[in-house]
Amino acid sequence: MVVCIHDRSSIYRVPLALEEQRLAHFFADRLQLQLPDIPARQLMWKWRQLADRHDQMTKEVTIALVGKYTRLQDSYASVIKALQHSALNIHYKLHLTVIEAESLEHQTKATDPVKYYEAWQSLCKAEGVLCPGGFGDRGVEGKILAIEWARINRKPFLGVCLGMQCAVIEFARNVLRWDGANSTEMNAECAHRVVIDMPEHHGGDMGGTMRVGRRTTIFSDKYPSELRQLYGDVASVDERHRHRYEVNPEYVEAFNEAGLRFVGQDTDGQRMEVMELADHPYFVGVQYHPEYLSRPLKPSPPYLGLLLAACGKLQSYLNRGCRLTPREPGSDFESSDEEFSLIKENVYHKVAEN
Ligand SMILES: NC(=O)CC[C@H](N)C(=O)O
Repeated sequence: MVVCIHDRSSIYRVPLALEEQRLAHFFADRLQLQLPDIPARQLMWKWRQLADRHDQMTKEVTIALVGKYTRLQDSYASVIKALQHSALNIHYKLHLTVIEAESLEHQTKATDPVKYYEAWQSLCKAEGVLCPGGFGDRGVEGKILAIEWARINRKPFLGVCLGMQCAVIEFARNVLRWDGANSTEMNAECAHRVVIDMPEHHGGDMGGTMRVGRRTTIFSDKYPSELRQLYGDVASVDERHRHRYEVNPEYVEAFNEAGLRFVGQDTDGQRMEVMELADHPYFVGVQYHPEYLSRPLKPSPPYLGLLLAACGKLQSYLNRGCRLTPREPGSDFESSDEEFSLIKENVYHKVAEN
């Protein structure tokens, strides 16, 4: 059998092209798979809608990704895909600006002012800011500056893993005025150890020093949470992890009282998994990596929240019980009613797959 796939308008057209050539049927026959419905018609229908939507997007939303492995864009492949899935589901084309965190730091102003001002200009132009995961101290101060800017200027922000840890450090230094607050990953001797090693980090000589894999986060009833609403107002979510450090539980109450609220914990209530800043359009940090479970038809809720907030649509989406607006004259979302329920159904409420 010869399968021909000519260039398509997007990658989302490839499964449709394969299906036109009945590839699934071919394999089902050859391998004698007793599959009842190939391919699942509902799924193909949803997929076609997605591909059509991709070709019809006219509006753009700009998100700044403030990272440190920016020369190797593949390092952030899953983060970028998760942003694209969310943008696609709300009918916006993603315009991604990748900013090298170190370029935002004060010393770059002296050594390479062009780079410094260009980086700041890119950040200021963005409608939302994403700080992804990472390891080691290079670029951390630049990330903290970007987060401070997003907090003060009320720009939607999502911090993932190290990104959340940096948001905690920023808040400790600039709001709580704890000079020298840091993570022990960056400075083990710092004055306020707001992010500390977890016991797993010292697992002996056998390796396996990270807390990894799918784990449950329980939402607390103590504070309202936009992220919880985005997940469908569930009591808990399962997401994947990959870290060695955690928010120091000793300081949690001080953060909560000052408005940086830890709204999700692990099953023992000890590890901080989700933080949200009260009185901000969207300022969310997650210790886990929600991008790993984002899918084109099931955008990850923390990413979807960032994109909706960046487009100024988050509040109306939440007020509608996590639905996009129905078609009305002047509506920003050009969707049919069928599509709204589809999007709602698709958004990841509770993770059902690995
Ligand atoms: N994946 C990450 O972002 C890890 C964050 C941090 N370096 C830690 O180990 O906890």
